[in-house]
Amino acid sequence: MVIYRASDYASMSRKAANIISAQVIMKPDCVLGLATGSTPIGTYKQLIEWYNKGDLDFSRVTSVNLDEYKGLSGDNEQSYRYFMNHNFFDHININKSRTFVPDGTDPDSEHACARYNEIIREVGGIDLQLLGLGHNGHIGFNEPGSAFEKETHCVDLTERTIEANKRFFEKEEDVPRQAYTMGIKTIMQAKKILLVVSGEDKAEIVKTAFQGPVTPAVPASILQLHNDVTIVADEAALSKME
Ligand SMILES: N[C@@H]1[C@@H](O)[C@H](O)[C@@H](COP(=O)(O)O)O[C@@H]1O
Repeated sequence: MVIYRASDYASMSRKAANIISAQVIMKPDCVLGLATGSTPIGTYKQLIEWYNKGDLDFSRVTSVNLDEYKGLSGDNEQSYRYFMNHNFFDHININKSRTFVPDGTDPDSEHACARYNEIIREVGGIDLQLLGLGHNGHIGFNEPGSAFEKETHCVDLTERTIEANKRFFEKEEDVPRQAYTMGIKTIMQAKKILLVVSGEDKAEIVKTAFQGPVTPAVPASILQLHNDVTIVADEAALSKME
């Protein structure tokens, strides 16, 4: 596990964007596993800037996103499909039909998740998976207690996650209670993992996840066992690491 200490959010974003750019340059037809949340927004902005300068070409890239709220369609502004279009895909030359997000509109959880697993297999697996980190150690929407061996599945969101994500919704009742997420097994099968984390409010979980024991109680702790993980964090997020 490589931990890169960035001075602040902007520098964290640039470093993460550099790693993603390197992947796209080295393998133009790569499969990027992408993430939502506020942390990667700066990374996407930086990539868009370099794309606009002519330094990057996404035309042969495929993407698979980590998760989606169950019940939200892509035109719902709170959906993760909308987030990805708005924050990234609409601004680069990626072929939208090669960008995948679990289908939140499919009410049949088993079907939606099986289909998503099939898609990940069909595209040949993930070359580089970008991750954020939830305050309780969740990655994607794999909440504490998630079995490590799961592929894409439907989860009940914890109160803490609902609370953290309600800022994006008009009222708390609007936050969906369930989501489809890639499982830990799917994430661990990615060839490379890049986790971005910023802010003092994440310092405690960064320490627990990456210096504590590997346990399903802290889903991100499993990343200690992956052989190619880079954590790009700002000083504030690393402030409790020993
Ligand atoms: N499903 C997403 C996660 O993938 C993300 O990592 C987490 C942290 O988000 P933020 O970066 O906004 O703190 O939020 C959501 O729950």
